[in-house]
Amino acid sequence: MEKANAVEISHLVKCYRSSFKRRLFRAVDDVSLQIGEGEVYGLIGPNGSGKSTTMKALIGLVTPTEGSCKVFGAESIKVDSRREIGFLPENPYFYKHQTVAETLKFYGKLCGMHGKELTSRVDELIELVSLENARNRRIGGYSKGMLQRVGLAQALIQKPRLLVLDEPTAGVDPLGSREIRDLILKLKHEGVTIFLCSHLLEQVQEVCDQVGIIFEGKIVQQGTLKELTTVDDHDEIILKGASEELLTKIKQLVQQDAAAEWVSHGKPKTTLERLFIETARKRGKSSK
Ligand SMILES: Nc1ncnc2c1ncn2[C@@H]1O[C@H](COP(=O)(O)OP(=O)(O)OP(=O)(O)O)[C@@H](O)[C@H]1O
Repeated sequence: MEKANAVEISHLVKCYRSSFKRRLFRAVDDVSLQIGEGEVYGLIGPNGSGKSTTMKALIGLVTPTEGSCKVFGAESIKVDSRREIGFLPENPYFYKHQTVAETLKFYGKLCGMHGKELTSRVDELIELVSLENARNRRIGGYSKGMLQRVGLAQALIQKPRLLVLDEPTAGVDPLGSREIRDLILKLKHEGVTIFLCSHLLEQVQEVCDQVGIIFEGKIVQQGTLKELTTVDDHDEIILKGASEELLTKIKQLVQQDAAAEWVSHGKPKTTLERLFIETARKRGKSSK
């Protein structure tokens, strides 16, 4: 049986008024994407391309001008759809005088949790995001990396089936980023569906099953990581135990063909980073 989609964004358009002349412009322009349950989808694009707006429409924080967003079949504009979602915003804000446990309790109560269930979930999450050593310190003294981990823990408080992460590693050093990446992979293995955007393309490549590239509100490329990073006009033959003699024979055969060219052994793959930069160059864009 086919798995149901966790996320369905269909012809989403979001218009805002520009600060210049108050003209309407399309921050998100006819975006459609689906994320299967348990998949990780990465949305990449330059600053101001519409990533956060797409995410906010999905979780019901902004109302679509046109189109629709569904989470596990429920329309995002309905409050009930949010029961299954955990969200890490781009710049999470926490009360500085609280500790991480107090903060997580606060968010848990907002989600209707209480008592022993809440206390044990808070302990579990503090351990999951490795903040046990800082659990009695005020959040005001936390580093950016620690704050992002509080943000992730907050997003996970009600054991969401869908996790929406807007720049989960923003401002975090490479080591901290790696820890967050490992956490995302752990959640993926537990079956959580993840929709994330990030400027760290290598990380996107490491954790995502599907990737969409967005420019000026439009998805310009989308597909599985394999589809996007495979070089189309090359073919790969994998041989086990081939002798030099056999390889020479194959090379000679290839040389007899006017169209074909022997390039190398192994499959050449592009990287997401190169794909992204090439797409940007083709469109003559730089970041805003
Ligand atoms: N509330 C708003 N009112 C007016 N314009 C907005 C609003 N929110 C976003 N925008 C504009 O919409 C466009 C898309 O913004 P969005 O935050 O979705 O981009 P982004 O891809 O997430 O960028 P970044 O990578 O910098 O976070 C930008 O031009 C932004 O200035």
